[in-house]
Amino acid sequence: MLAVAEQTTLTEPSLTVKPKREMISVQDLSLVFPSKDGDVHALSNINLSIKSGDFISFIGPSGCGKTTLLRVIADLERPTSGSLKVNGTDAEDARLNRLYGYVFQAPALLPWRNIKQNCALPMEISKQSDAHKNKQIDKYLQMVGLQDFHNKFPWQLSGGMQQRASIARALCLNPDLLLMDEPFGALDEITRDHMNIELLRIWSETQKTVVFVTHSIDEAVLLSTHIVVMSPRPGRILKVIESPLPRLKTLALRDRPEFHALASEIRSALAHEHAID
Ligand SMILES: Nc1ncnc2c1ncn2[C@@H]1O[C@H](COP(=O)(O)OP(=O)(O)OP(=O)(O)O)[C@@H](O)[C@H]1O
Repeated sequence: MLAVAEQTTLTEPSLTVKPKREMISVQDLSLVFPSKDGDVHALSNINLSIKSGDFISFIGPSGCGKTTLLRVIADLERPTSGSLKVNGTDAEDARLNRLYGYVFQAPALLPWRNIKQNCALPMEISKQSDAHKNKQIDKYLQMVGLQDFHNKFPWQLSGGMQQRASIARALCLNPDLLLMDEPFGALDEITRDHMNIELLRIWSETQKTVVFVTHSIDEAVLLSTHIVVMSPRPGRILKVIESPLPRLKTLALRDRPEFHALASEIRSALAHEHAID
């Protein structure tokens, strides 16, 4: 019986995955922040290709440029040199066309708006009809399991529920791309486990592309199809590891040797860099 249970954990469920296209293409990209103490080389010679439908994690020590790279993709920072395409257009067009949703480390919900009104905000800015707004909010609050909390205010919800609301808000414009900057970093371990599984479910239901920043090797292994290992001084990509694990994973997978082997590969890539630092 055990063998069967183990086998099901590692067998890919019958998902219909859309044909892939290049969602993000980064070429020879560098970013230098000028500062009074000297230039900060936040990103150096980054080359990266992310395909649609993939789940990519950026992992690396503090200061290696994970957030900066995510912000460059979102057109919240401009590179000093190099090029970047998001869904075939430049990052500014992608931002103006609301191609992505951005989830911050803190939920960043407006305290004077209830959950439904918070989710409505991006659609109000893009002047969508009330009927469309209501449809989207109902759909995505249901998806994140907050349908019964739409009239609550952020302070009436737990940290995990607030973060789920911020994910629903990001999904409401139905972007092809979800950019997530350590969204579960502030949550306790049990809530984080739950949120990881919920995110995998939402990702597989919506077939969006997710780019996810994390400090946690286990979180990167549990979620990702590809793990981008980064190093600081200057921030660069050390290795891109394609996960051999199934796309839809379970928490039980963390006890499997395949999970440990992948975690160990990431750890070695990070440790190798420190050894030569
Ligand atoms: N606006 C800015 N001005 C100057 N330096 C900056 C700015 N933003 C980031 N940096 C610097 O760029 C480098 C990369 O920062 P970044 O926040 O991208 O790293 P990170 O890997 O996301 O770190 P953490 O894991 O701690 O969040 C750091 O040395 C940081 O101090």
